[in-house]
Amino acid sequence: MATSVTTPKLTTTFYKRLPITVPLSSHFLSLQNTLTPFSHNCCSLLYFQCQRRHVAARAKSDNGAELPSHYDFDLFTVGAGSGGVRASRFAANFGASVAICELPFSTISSETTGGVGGTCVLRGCVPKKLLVYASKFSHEFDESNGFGWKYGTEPQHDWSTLIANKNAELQRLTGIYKNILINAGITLIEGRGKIVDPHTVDVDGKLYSARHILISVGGRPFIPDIPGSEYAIDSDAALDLPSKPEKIAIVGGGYIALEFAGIFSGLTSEIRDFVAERMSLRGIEFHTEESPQAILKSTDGSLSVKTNKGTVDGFSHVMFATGRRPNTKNLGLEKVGVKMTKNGAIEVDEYSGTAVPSIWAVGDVTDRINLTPVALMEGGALAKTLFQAEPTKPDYSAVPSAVFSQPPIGQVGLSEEQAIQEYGDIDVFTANFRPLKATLSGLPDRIFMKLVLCAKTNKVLGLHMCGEDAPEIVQGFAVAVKAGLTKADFDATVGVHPTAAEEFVTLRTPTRKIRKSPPSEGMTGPEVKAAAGV
Ligand SMILES: Cc1cc2nc3c(=O)[nH]c(=O)nc-3n(C[C@H](O)[C@H](O)[C@H](O)COP(=O)(O)OP(=O)(O)OC[C@H]3O[C@@H](n4cnc5c(N)ncnc54)[C@H](O)[C@@H]3O)c2cc1C
Ligand SMILES: NC(=O)c1ccc[n+]([C@@H]2O[C@H](COP(=O)([O-])OP(=O)(O)OC[C@H]3O[C@@H](n4cnc5c(N)ncnc54)[C@H](O)[C@@H]3O)[C@@H](O)[C@H]2O)c1
Repeated sequence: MATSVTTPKLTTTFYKRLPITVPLSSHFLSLQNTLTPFSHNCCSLLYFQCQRRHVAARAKSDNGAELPSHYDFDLFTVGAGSGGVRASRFAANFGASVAICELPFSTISSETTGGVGGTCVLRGCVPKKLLVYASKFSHEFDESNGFGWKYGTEPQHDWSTLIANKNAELQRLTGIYKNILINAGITLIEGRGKIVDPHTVDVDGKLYSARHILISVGGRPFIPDIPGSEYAIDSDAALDLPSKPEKIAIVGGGYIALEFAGIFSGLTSEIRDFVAERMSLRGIEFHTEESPQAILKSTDGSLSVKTNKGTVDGFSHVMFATGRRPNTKNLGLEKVGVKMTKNGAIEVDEYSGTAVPSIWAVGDVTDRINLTPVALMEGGALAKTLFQAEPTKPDYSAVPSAVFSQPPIGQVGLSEEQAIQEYGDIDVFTANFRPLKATLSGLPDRIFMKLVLCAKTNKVLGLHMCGEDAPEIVQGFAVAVKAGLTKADFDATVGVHPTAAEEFVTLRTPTRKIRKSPPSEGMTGPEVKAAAGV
């Protein structure tokens, strides 16, 4: 059902931005300076735009009159998650007429359910972080004893209050997202979109034509097809369980497994993780190289997990966090010629263009970096490319990220291994310390930090942290890493005291120097050993 139908008129200012109509305007010249591949030659920009139809949605006749568009919309977006909403809103702001379709709301996603806001808002970042907040209290209660706090009774947690409050917040947020779209003059259509031809989308039997179509349908959790997989839950269900799991098996060792292990551990569920990699986090037992082969249900309703190493009994829940798959099934993409990877992700060029010139794709459905801020960047860049005559590539350098495990992990830039690969000679500074809070809490908490530098230029290539507040701290330092600052810039920065973050500007001695080139004269002892890879 359409909740708003508005087609904003394109303004004169908008037309002035088009290089095709005003190629030598000062605006165009300034644009040229920001476009890497086209910086020196406006002809290549024009050629590029003609090839990929990157020119804005409506054309202008030779005498300057607006030519009527024979499409219903300049842009039709399928999927109102992070990427789709951002691209649509920016496109509408640039003067395009935009429609967006989205499945009806549900906390659990399916072929027929979704909701405006998408995964991040309804089944990802936001509800996950709310549950992380809920679960962190148990550690904070433990910490508080050393600071003099005493509790008459053991604090109790009420799962149903948490889930009800979380769901009320999701309703509020999906409403806000709808309003954002409607207030931007975008036509919001509830239903499942399917591509009919390069310029037509079918939403539950009704056809809409558009000059450009954007596919931003995201992805859904993937549970391997093993016997008993119908007893397993995924992250959608784990965020909306009717009761707290007593004992939960978590399969996987990626973002979601680590975050949910922290959530359920903090909320005092018993956790058992089945994971391929070796790892250890506070209070959580991780088992290595154990991949479930079957899930069995006993007569008492409890679940057993059969692995390559034996069978573990007595679970109330088994959660799979084994990755996600793009939502490209039954979307009509193959029929119109959109190319896909064997994983089902849409193949796109650097401007998010698919193999079909009028069809574009952003976000998780393209399986580039599957994070909300990246989907937002891709959506914003596409809107500029299509409707502001400003071909814009998303920039994937120094994308920061965090795992909201407990303790959390944050990183930006290159890992040590990537830096060696790319730069050869690197210096690594580390700090591993007991935070001030732990001195009174008496808990065994630690903080670990790492800076990876290019040995030749002193530039900070990577910054990593595991410990309290790592995501907040890394977000701040990400600006410095993105800007290409050096260790000298870090050293010249005064710290904020007493904080953990100040360690990043007071690291004095390298922990190791890794050299691919022969060791230089003057290098001694451990440095030479590190340089030789000993
Ligand atoms: C548990 C979890 C936690 C996460 N935590 C974080 C985090 O902390 N930080 C972070 O950066 N990222 C996080 N992510 C990843 C983040 O949620 C995604 O990268 C982001 O939502 C991708 O946005 P998108 O627009 O590509 O897709 P989505 O947000 O998935 O939006 C796609 C939308 O398309 C709709 N749709 C699908 N098919 C159709 C159709 N045929 N017709 C109409 N509509 C359709 C869907 O219903 C959905 O609303 C998390 C993900 C999960 C699962
Ligand atoms: N904080 C964040 O930014 C955040 C949080 C959650 C999710 N995400 C995004 O969502 C994506 C999906 O998350 P995810 O954790 O599901 O995927 P993931 O790709 O991060 O991790 C999947 C894990 O499952 C393991 N695995 C796969 N098959 C297995 C099997 N049969 N048995 C045992 N282990 C198996 C893999 O080895 C891997 O450790 C992430 O890659 C990320 O892009 C981001």
